[in-house]
Amino acid sequence: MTLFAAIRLPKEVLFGKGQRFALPSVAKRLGQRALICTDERFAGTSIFAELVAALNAVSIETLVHDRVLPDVPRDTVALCVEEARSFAPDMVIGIGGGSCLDMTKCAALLLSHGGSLADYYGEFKVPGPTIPIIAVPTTAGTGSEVTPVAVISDPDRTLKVGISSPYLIAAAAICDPDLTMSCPPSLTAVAGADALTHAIEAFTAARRGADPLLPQNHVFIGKSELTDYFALLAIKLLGRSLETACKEGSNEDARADVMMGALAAGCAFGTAGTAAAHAIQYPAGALTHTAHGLGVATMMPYVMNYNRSASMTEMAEIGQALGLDSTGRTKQEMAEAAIEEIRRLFQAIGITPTLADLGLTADKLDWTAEQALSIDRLIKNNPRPFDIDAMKRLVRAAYDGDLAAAAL
Ligand SMILES: NC(=O)c1ccc[n+]([C@@H]2O[C@H](COP(=O)([O-])OP(=O)(O)OC[C@H]3O[C@@H](n4cnc5c(N)ncnc54)[C@H](O)[C@@H]3O)[C@@H](O)[C@H]2O)c1
Ligand SMILES: [Fe+2]
Repeated sequence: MTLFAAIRLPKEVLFGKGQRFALPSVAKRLGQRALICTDERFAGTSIFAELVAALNAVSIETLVHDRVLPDVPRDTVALCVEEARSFAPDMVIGIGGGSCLDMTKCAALLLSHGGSLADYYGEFKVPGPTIPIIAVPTTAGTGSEVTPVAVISDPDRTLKVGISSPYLIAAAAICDPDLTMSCPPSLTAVAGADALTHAIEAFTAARRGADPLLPQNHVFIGKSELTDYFALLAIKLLGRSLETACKEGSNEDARADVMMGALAAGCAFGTAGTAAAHAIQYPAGALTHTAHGLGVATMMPYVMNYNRSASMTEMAEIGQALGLDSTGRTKQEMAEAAIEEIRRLFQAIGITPTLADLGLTADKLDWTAEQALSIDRLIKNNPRPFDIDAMKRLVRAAYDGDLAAAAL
């Protein structure tokens, strides 16, 4: 069998305690005028003031946009770009959670190619390179620092929208776990569970190699040995340390594991993609106004049980990566144990166990299923196919909290 693989990553990924101090030297190689996108919370910290001063000290001029909002409302991007145009930045630095990093990608896109964001919704619509992006995450979750994706909310659309293009991959990612020490337990849990969901969905993804699902423009997307490596690394690190990071926020080793786990998960799903848990979160999140990470994590055990028959080998490997003992266990038993462990872990860190607890109402279950099924790129990447009845059964099972029914 011919081996096909691809992975797209930033040119430079720096990871470790204190690595934020490398920002000036990284930026110096990329340009001289930096637009910095962050939010009010981080802009008010002494860490931020120090970083801006350090950039200025190496003669990088800066313009700070400090009004990034969660989930990046569309019009806030236009405002940021309007303000920045006369400054003529030659790079954009994002410092903050996934929302700040996604704002940074969108600003770089519009500053480089003009138009409005809607011109680029979907996959592979960005026509060429943007001014360089430097991504400095302060949450450990989205993986946006290494992915080709930006997610925004558009008031004209019910569901959030994504822009995905290899041109949106940051030139450099700087991951300093110290920046996550201030995350409260709930944010640590929700972001970390999003990361674990990225890793699991990337590892069990349906698209692989020379697959008929490959888009016609020959950009390889899909799971491969390369993305599997990062996915399993992420599952191992998050499995062993996410609970500790949530319960002991000052534990530096756990914070580092979780941030490395989120980074590795981003390296995996940036090329392998995600699947049904993400597809169902889009409508469920739009209806319940709940955080992305919370919705995907609520769905994950049910989606795993639905997929178990199609991905038995992968689920058993996930069990091993989670550190479960495989002695005397069949592959099926290991796969079941992996699902149970994800359910236990998510419950232990306070993830809502059912769609009902997330706030979804029974009259919206069919609509949720229909919308989820319409997100083609995610549904086609799910290892077990769906028709509308199967999707409705899965959504119903997750609403009722009936894990066994999800497998039917
Ligand atoms: N681009 C991608 O590949 C990708 C992947 C998954 C999710 N997303 C998107 O990312 C967004 C979610 O990002 P997120 O989970 O990082 O949260 P976020 O960026 O939306 O931030 C949530 C809140 O956490 C606060 N916060 C951030 N860092 C903090 C810290 N160190 N200490 C205390 N508070 C802090 C922020 O100020 C904000 O109030 C969503 O819009 C989601 O759709 C993008
Ligand atoms: Fe996600």
